[in-house]
Formats: sequence, C-alpha cells, structure tokens
Amino acid sequence: MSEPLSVRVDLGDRSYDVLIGYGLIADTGSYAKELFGRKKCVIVTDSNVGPLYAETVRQSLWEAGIATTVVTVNAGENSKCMSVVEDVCRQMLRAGLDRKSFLVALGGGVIGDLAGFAASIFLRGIPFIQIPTTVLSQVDSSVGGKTGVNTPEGKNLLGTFCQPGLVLADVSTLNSLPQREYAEGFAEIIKHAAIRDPLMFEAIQQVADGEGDLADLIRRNVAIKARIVEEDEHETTGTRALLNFGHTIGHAIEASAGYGELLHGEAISLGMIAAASLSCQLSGLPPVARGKIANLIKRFNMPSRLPDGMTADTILAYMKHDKKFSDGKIRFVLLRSLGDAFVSKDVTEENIVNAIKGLRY
Ligand SMILES: NC(=O)c1ccc[n+]([C@@H]2O[C@H](COP(=O)([O-])OP(=O)(O)OC[C@H]3O[C@@H](n4cnc5c(N)ncnc54)[C@H](O)[C@@H]3O)[C@@H](O)[C@H]2O)c1
Ligand SMILES: O=C(O)C(=O)C[C@@H](O)[C@H](O)[C@H](O)COP(=O)(O)O
Ligand SMILES: [Zn+2]
Repeated sequence: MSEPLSVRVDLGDRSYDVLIGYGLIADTGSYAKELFGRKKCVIVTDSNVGPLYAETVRQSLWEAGIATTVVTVNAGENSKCMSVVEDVCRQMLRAGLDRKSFLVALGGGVIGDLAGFAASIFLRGIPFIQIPTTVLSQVDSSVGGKTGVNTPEGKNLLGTFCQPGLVLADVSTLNSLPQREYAEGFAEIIKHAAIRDPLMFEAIQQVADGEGDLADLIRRNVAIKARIVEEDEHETTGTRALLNFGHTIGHAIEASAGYGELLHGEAISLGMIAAASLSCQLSGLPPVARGKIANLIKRFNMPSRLPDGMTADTILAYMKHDKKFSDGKIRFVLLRSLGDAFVSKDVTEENIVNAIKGLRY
C-alpha cells in the first residue's frame, strides 16, 4: 500500500494530521497507540457504517492493545440531536470509559459532529479521532473542529469547537456509499472551488467524468479548509465564515424540509445557487460564473429547485436562528468572482426572498 497523502492542520498545541489514503482504517490501532498511548476507547458509529467497518477498526485497536466498546446510533440526520448525545455519553459511562479513554468517530458528518461533541463534553473532554466515511465528511466535516447537534429551531445550534487529534480519511470506504450520498459530498467541494480555488472546477469535472484522482481532490479540499481554519479557528475574523457560502439559505432549507429529507449537500446546493444569484445582483458576479456552479450541481444530480410546497416565509423563519444573524441583520457570504468571496451585511430580506423565489424555476 502506498503512503497516504497528508495535510497538517497547524493550530499550535491543537495541531493534527489529516491522512488520506486507501485501507487506512486497518491501521487505526497503530496510529492511535502512537498518538495517545491510551488503552481504552469507544467507537461511535451508525447503523449503516458499523456493520461495514467497525470490526476492522476494533480488530486493529485490539491488536494495538486497546480495549474497545462500540456504540451504534441510528443512521441519519435525526440522530444529530441532544437526546442521542446524552444516550451515547451514558453508554460510554456504563461501559467504564474514563478520562484516560479516547473516542473514535466512525461514519459520515452526522457521526463526526455528534461523536466529536460527545467527546468534547464527556467527563469535560476526552481526545478523539475522526474516521470520515463519506465524501462530505472527508473533504469538510472531519476537519476544523466544529462539533454539535441540531435542535428543532435549526441546524448546529448547540455545539463546541474541539479539534480532533487525527483524521483518517480512508478513500476505500467510499466504495460502499450509495450514489446519492456520494454525490452530495461534491456540494462542499464545489463550495471550496467557488470561494477559494476556481481552477478546481476542472478537477471536479474530471472526477465527475470518472477520470481524475479522487484522493488528490480530497487532499486539495482538506488543504483549502485547513488554511482557512488556521487563519480563523473560532470564526471570529470573518475568514472562516466564508466556508458558510450557500449555508445561510441552505441550512434553513435543510431544516424546513425536515431533517434527513434533503441531505446536507443537497440543501447547500440550493443555497449556493441562491447565493450565486444574489452575488450576480449585488456584487458583480458574472452570470456565467453562476452558471458554472449550477451546472456542476446538476451534473451530480443534486437539486436546483426547491421541494414543492416549501415557502420563502418558512425558510426565512429558520434563517433568523442562524448563528450569523444578530441585531436583526444577517451576515451573508457573496462572491465578487469565482475564488473571491466576502461577507456582506447589506443583503436585505427582500433580496433573500427574491433569491429563494428564483429557486422555483
Ligand atoms: N462540522 C463541520 O464542519 C461540518 C461540515 C459539513 C457538514 N457537516 C454536517 O455533516 C452532516 C452531513 O454529513 P454526511 O453527508 O456525511 O451525512 P451522514 O453522516 O448522515 O452520512 C450519509 C449517509 O451515508 C451513510 N454512510 C456513511 N458512510 C458510508 C459508507 N462508507 N458506506 C455506506 N454508507 C455510508 C450514513 O449511514 C448515512 O445514511 C450534516 O449534519 C452537516 O451539518 C458538518
Ligand atoms: O467548518 C466550517 O466552518 C463550515 O462552515 C463548514 C460547513 O460546511 C458546515 O456545514 C458547518 O457545519 C457549518 O457550521 P455552522 O456553524 O455555520 O452551523
Ligand atoms: Zn456544510
């Protein structure tokens, strides 16, 4: 097996490596032993991923002398909530996990966010490893330390910033992803291209055409995210907020649809098309650039129209719970051109309603 690709996330004493390669999960034990030197851990996974990969990870930990408990939650966005976090933590307590233990989050973004959050609060915090198994989680959610859960009021409203100790992105695990779940991960890749790396559109197209190097595309995305997180770990200066391109409207659409109805990447695709339309109107984005984003979204069979019956009013109501909403104003990520994103405070409710209405056609 060739050496994995590697991206360092440089955050002082919270620095870590993201390793990207084939077959990495079988080496989880040796990586964990070297990193933590701890003897007890919990694997948190979901009901789809656990049966496929938990045994390989458990065996590898066992061979490294690490005792493992497996906690499995129901697959899907509905598990990303406080009651499941409490249940996971209580199973960990009953299994005898202590402050010298660590956690392994094995699954997509739901598991990464949920289990990362559990690790960050369990006995006031234990270290964790992310093993992302979806395209979305390999290029985005496993990196950067945003952990948390949804509430009925909206997405990711409860959570912490807590960096993992290591990310093992095993590209082989993507072979078992259903087509829809594979495709939605490209929404975040298209987002990275739109805000930071317009040349990446070509590499994405190549992978869509069955050519191109998926592991290298993942590496390129992790590097984009890592550099942004290094600049603004806690989203205070505005740089990290750029990663929210498409999310202000997208998160509200995701919640309006009912968690799990639209996958995160699908909702964000709709949000990016609306944000690109607003950018054409307000910040000079050439319509051809909006077309490039929308065409690639359609190339992956992600939606470009709102689900029937979803109203602008409902979407707006959810938007008012967004973390970027304060003092009656929303900070909105727009593009001046592909690769040149910025945060605007000048987007009005009327602008937003019009952009949402544009998603009907
Ligand atoms: N923390 C962050 O920075 C960040 C970034 C982006 C998204 N997110 C969050 O990530 C979540 C979405 O993540 P997701 O799209 O990975 O969803 P997910 O975790 O629900 O995974 C999608 C589906 O694929 C299944 N699955 C996962 N890996 C599989 C595999 N290898 N083989 C077969 N089936 C597999 C899962 O069981 C699930 O049914 C959302 O909650 C979103 O808010 C967080
Ligand atoms: O890591 C980030 O920062 C992001 O914004 C990445 C997003 O793709 C992701 O969906 C994130 O969970 C959004 O975070 P939120 O704090 O805006 O809910
Ligand atoms: Zn996202």
